[in-house]
Amino acid sequence: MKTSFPKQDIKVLLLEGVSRTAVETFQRAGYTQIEYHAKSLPEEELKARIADAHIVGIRSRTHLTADVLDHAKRLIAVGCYCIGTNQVQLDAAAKLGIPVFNAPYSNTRSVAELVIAETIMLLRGIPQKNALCHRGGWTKSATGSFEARDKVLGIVGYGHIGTQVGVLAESFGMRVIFHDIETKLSLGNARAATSLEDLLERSDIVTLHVPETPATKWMIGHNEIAKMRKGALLINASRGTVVDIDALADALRSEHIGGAAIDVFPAEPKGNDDPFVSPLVGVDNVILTPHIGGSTLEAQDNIGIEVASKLVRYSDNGSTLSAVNFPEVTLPEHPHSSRLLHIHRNVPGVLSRINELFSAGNMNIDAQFLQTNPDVGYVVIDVSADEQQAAALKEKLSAIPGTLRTRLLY
Ligand SMILES: NC(=O)C1=CN([C@@H]2O[C@H](COP(=O)(O)OP(=O)(O)OC[C@H]3O[C@@H](n4cnc5c(N)ncnc54)[C@H](O)[C@@H]3O)[C@@H](O)[C@H]2O)C=CC1
Ligand SMILES: O=C(O)CCC(=O)C(=O)O
Repeated sequence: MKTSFPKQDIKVLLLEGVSRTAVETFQRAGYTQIEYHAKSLPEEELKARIADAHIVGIRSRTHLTADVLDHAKRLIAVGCYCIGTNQVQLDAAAKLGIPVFNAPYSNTRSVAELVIAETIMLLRGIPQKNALCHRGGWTKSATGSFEARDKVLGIVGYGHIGTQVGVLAESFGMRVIFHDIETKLSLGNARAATSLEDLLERSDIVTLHVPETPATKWMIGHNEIAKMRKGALLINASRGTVVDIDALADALRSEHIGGAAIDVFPAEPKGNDDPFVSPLVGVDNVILTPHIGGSTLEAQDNIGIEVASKLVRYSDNGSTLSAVNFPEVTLPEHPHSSRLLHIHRNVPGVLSRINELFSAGNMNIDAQFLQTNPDVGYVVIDVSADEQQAAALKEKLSAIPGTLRTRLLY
């Protein structure tokens, strides 16, 4: 479709080695200016590169703070090529009229499979046996080795990943309990624990699948670990801030915790060449992985397509379906109209000013779509107007008090 701002002039900045399927998706849609970086960028370089980007794609390492976003004067949308969006200051983006998209499902199976593998490895004491073999030792013994069958797996956060972990665990005979702040439908024979404390007290293995929120920050600390059974195992592939890592290190040293698998850390290296520092380094009964729970080729390829498609759709058509910080609008095409987007602070009077503008100009509105959230209003107006009229309307829309951003799509 012909757009009023040529697609060839839209600059797409892709960071952190997102899958090449993202690049292909943009190219197929007619976007040619794609700057691709295999790593995240240091903050000053990020600010410089983002200054003239219209679309930016990141993974979990790039922090788009209010300060960074302030440098992104042309930015129309952000794509997180992952599930977590805590690395973006979502409210700041919304206040600038920038929707943020993510991929809420594509890597969930990969995380669930890793957690299941780690469950078995930890139950068999493989990390410490493996470490000893590498040092020329030999511990052929059943002591401290257990089958997964009949063990209690406690899942904290019974969402997309937690439920899949539960279903897979039950398939080889584990008993599954879960804790969530929402009421959740139990899959299979899984049962809700009465509280987090109840789950910690009853589980042989605890696995964490919550998002990073103020409520999950340091959710598992000294007190919670003390409630876990002696020798219980802990898996964290959610966010590094969910577990107090020093408390975990203490519990591993005292052997209150029998082993752990940790994929996410309170501070993670910016890139593969940076050093990894953690109190868990060198602790044999801990599986340490570099935040790769969702890093399989299948997941990354699917994420590349999913997020790039959402960004293309927003850029070409204005649809914000599944944006995480923005009113969601799904839009049909009206190729014979001109399409104007108006993003504004959600304050009284803006919509009536918009409508006055169209009625004063005697313009025929073919369709109008409005969606709001407490902070932001998003109106899409399809109008029978020629190019000049549409450009003039855009100028007038921009002058309405409370306007955050306007775009003329076509
Ligand atoms: N290690 C990795 O590579 C990856 C890590 N993740 C992390 O895993 C997290 C979970 O992913 P999904 O299952 O897809 O998310 P989800 O949103 O489907 O599920 C999260 C669940 O946690 C629950 N929850 C939220 N706050 C809670 C609290 N305070 N206590 C108990 N439950 C709470 C929610 O109600 C929801 O059911 C993501 O937010 C992300 O941070 C996701 C993908 C890859
Ligand atoms: O693959 C990544 O960069 C991050 C994966 C992750 O943690 C997520 O999807 O939330």
